[in-house]
Parts: sequence; C-alpha cells; structure tokens
Amino acid sequence: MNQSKEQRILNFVLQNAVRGDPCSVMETIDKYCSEKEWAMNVGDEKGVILDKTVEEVNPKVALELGTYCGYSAVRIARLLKAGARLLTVEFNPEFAAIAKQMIEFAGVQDKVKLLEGPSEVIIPQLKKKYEVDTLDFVFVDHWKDRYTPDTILLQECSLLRKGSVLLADNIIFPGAPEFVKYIRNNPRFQCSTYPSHLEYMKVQDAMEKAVFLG
Ligand SMILES: O=c1[nH]cnc2c(O)c(F)c(-c3ccc(F)cc3)cc12
Ligand SMILES: [Mg+2]
Repeated sequence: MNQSKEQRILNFVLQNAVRGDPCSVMETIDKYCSEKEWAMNVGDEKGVILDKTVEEVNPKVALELGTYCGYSAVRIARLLKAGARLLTVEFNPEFAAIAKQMIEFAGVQDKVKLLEGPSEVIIPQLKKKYEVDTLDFVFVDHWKDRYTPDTILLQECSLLRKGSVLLADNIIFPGAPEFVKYIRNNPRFQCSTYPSHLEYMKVQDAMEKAVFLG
C-alpha cells in the first residue's frame, strides 16, 4: 500500500535524526519538509515564536490542540522543566500513530501525553480523566473552525486561570478571522500578534498570543 506523506516524514527522521535528540528531530523534519514535501508543521520560523512563548510562560501543564506528526509537541516538550507535562490532542488516528513514534524517537515521551480524539470531547475530560486543574499554556494549531468554540469550551470547563497563555497558529494563512474577531474583542483576553511566514514558504502568516485575564 502506498505510504502516506506523514509516514515518509517519520521514516526520514528514523533514518536521519539522532534518537533522543529533540533538536535533531526538529531539524530533520524541517529539512525534509522544506526540501522534499511541504507539510503543516509549525516550522522553524514560527517555531522560534513558540519557543519564546513557552520559555516566558514556563508551563507546568501545557495543552496542544493539533498534534499532527508531533513536531511542535517535541518542540514544546524539550523546553519543559522537570515535572512539567504536555497534553496533546489529535483526532486523526493516522497522524496520532505517527506522532507517537516521533515523540518516542525524540525521547520526550515522559513529558508528553498524546490524547486521540476530537478536541470537543477531550477538553471536557481534562479535569477528571487527565487530572488537570488549570492550563498554563495552550498551543492552538488544529483547525480554524474549532479555534473559537474550543477557546470558549476551555473557559466553560474552568481550565484557564488568570495569566493562562493561548498561542494560536495560522491566523493569517489559512486564516482564522472569526477567532481573531472573537479574541481581540473579548475583554477577558489581552492579545498580541506575531507576524511571521507560513511554514517553509514566503507567504505571510502570523501567530496570536492571548493572555487570559481571569
Ligand atoms: O489545518 C491546519 N491545522 C494546523 N496548522 C495548519 C497549518 O500550519 C497550515 F499551514 C495549514 C495549511 C494547509 C494548506 C495550505 F495550502 C496552507 C496552509 C493547515 C493547518
Ligand atoms: Mg499550523
């Protein structure tokens, strides 16, 4: 059976990256996706914005919506301090299977819990089933039409606390205009925009940071 693009990305990592070295895994994915096949990893330019935000927040409990191949899960997990954890949500079982192997190869599996299913099902389970009190950091990178409903759901489930930081990818391309309108006009969030480029392309994109004010 023909291999998927995601399987080809994983195989390239398994053949070329250094096991247990998150930076090597990230560099190898970026090399493959810039030279061979484009894929929707946050990439190395927006990845630096993600890094700086994670370092600033220094989260004990982080949530990622949209695991894909695990690139940003590896990117986030490598920066987490001892005892900190990342919960990452992926609804596509093929992507989840690839990401699991990617996360394990990178050696960050002890910091990452991969939750397979729709975000609207997983989010309401975080407190009781996954023992989350509140979230310090949320990377929103799943599907533009879920950005706003899931941000509302996080609030309804009391998963945000004063100072919780959301960082949303792709607010220019493919774009999330309804989310941008919602979050920038919501007095409970302090927003800032980080202009950048679509991963591996010269196309304009940006990330939106939103701090929950409680
Ligand atoms: O669906 C997505 N979820 C999360 N992140 C994405 C992304 O970073 C993209 F660039 C894109 C994308 C897809 C096709 C294009 F032609 C351009 C961007 C999609 C997603
Ligand atoms: Mg994205």
